[in-house]
Amino acid sequence: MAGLLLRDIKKAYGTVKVLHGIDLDIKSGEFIVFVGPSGCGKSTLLRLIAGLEDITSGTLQIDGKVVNQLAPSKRGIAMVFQSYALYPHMTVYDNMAFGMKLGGGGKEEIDRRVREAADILQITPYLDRLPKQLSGGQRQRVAIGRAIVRDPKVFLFDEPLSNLDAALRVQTRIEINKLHERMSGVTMIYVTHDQVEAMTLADRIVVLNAGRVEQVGAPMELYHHPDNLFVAKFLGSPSMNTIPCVIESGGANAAVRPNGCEAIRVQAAIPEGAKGAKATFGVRPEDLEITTGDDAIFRGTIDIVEQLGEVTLVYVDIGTDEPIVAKLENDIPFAKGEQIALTSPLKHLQVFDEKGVAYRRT
Ligand SMILES: Nc1ncnc2c1ncn2[C@@H]1O[C@H](COP(=O)(O)OP(=O)(O)OP(=O)(O)O)[C@@H](O)[C@H]1O
Repeated sequence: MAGLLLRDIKKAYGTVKVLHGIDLDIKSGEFIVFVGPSGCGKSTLLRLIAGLEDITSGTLQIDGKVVNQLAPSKRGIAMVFQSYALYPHMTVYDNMAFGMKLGGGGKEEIDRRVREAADILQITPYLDRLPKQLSGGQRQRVAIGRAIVRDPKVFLFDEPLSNLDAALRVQTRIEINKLHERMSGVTMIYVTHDQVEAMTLADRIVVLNAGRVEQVGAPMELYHHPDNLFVAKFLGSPSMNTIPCVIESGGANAAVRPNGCEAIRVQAAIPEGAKGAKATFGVRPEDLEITTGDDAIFRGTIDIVEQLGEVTLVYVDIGTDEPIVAKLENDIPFAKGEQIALTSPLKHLQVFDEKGVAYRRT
């Protein structure tokens, strides 16, 4: 069992600054997921925790001890990579036993642990095979098994599912979820750029952007209450519709006027003094619905209709640069070129100030 404490962690490669001061408190047994766009520093942060890279400045504590200078093998950490990193000439059994053998574990103890991990991951039938005789999904399970055998306090995963096909990704994701339940008390830190993995696995998500933390929180909290425009746009697919707007009024009767639209009442804590200020109005595609009444917030022409099976995406040209996307039920009585009006319950409407900071909803 181990918690982690990161204080003002910075990382530079020569003159290139990659992490600009990361503060995080990770509780023992938590499942933390780092997400963010390509190049934001997710893998670098994971590698600093593992000890595979030196920390330029700041403090990293594991289990209450500063480990900045501690060798990776002494940190009680096991890491699972996207590339599996199995030894090709060793059997599955030997791949899993290797780390413990190096550490001088007894033969019986090693055998017990390898078989236990193989059982958890359902790879017992493959113990005598070589990695090349396994599918990608089975290889990744061996890589996870090898980490389990080491009995780590902290598990690090660097995009472990990205080499797998869609179906296997879902299956292995569910297995990792179960693994976390079974290994209660083991802290897991997981890097991905897949939102579904982040939303489904994480106790808390850390959203990174250009070497900084944008927000940390439970998946649904980040989804429904993003602190800023970056987090709002990053989580959700299709992305939140965002339109430049002007603040019509603040206080109890807060309202905004998105470009090209009529004024819309919002439940946001906009101060009275913000009247006239530029802002951004946001609403998620799934929070929009068709209306025939006078409560429309958007009116426009249907540009594209995409039927995805369980839902239909409708792209509506309302005269702004980007069309508005609505995620609607199937069998909508509209086709390309037709006029449509969309509304949304007040509670789903979001407003962000000029700097992209969210106004808290009232
Ligand atoms: N050894 C290195 N030397 C110089 N720059 C590096 C090195 N390793 C990483 N970087 C830079 O640091 C930044 C962060 O890289 P990192 O791999 O942590 O990003 P990431 O968020 O994991 O991206 P991705 O999702 O594409 O894997 C990138 O701009 C990258 O080019």
